[in-house]
Amino acid sequence: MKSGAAAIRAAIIDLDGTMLHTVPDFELALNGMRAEFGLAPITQQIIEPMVGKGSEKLIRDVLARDFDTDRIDAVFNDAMAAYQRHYLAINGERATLYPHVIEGLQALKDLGLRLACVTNKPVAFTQPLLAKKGLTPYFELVYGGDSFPRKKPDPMPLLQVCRDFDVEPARVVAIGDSSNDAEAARAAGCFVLSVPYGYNHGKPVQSINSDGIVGSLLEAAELISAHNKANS
Ligand SMILES: O=C(O)COP(=O)(O)O
Ligand SMILES: [Mg+2]
Repeated sequence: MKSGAAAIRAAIIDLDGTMLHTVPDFELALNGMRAEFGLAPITQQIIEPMVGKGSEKLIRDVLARDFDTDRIDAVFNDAMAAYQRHYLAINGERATLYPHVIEGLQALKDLGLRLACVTNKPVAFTQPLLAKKGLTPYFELVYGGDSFPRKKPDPMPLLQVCRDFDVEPARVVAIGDSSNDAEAARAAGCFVLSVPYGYNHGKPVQSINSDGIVGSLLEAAELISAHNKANS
């Protein structure tokens, strides 16, 4: 991150691919939905690059493997309802925390940062999942893909967090696994750090327009601490 810039006061943290490896949950829910339409199961490998752009795009992409656009339009509402039913039934059962997530969140809090979780996951999936994984107490704010009219890569949810926290975007860092998070952060005027272990739509993490790649949220906290010392 640049020196000569403002100290960081808040962090906006992504969920899928950043804090939790959720593809195993997506596998159960999506294949539950597919079975209702007589479609064969698809693998985690196929699903992984599809995650991160919200439920509507995910359902369309998953159905597009077998159906043309007209058929997708015709079944979309039923498919979405089936997917939501399956997802809520298994939410968090197979998802796992990535290494050093809890330690990283604690370290960010210990630096005095305010924390928000901004995900493209529907908020009705997000709240119980954060609770089940012990993440709820770390976040003052949680916004999902359906919290606002526009989701990441639009800056709208990030700008709302800045307003809620009354912190300038230049003093906020977004931490995520994908170009989606980085584009939203750039458009909002926030810093952006990227983790390399998540789901960047099948592209290498190095292709993300980021201020730095960090191996974990704990490493992100160490980098932010150094940045704040250099810019205090
Ligand atoms: O698209 C989703 O469902 C979630 O994606 P995100 O948590 O990486 O924003
Ligand atoms: Mg993500």
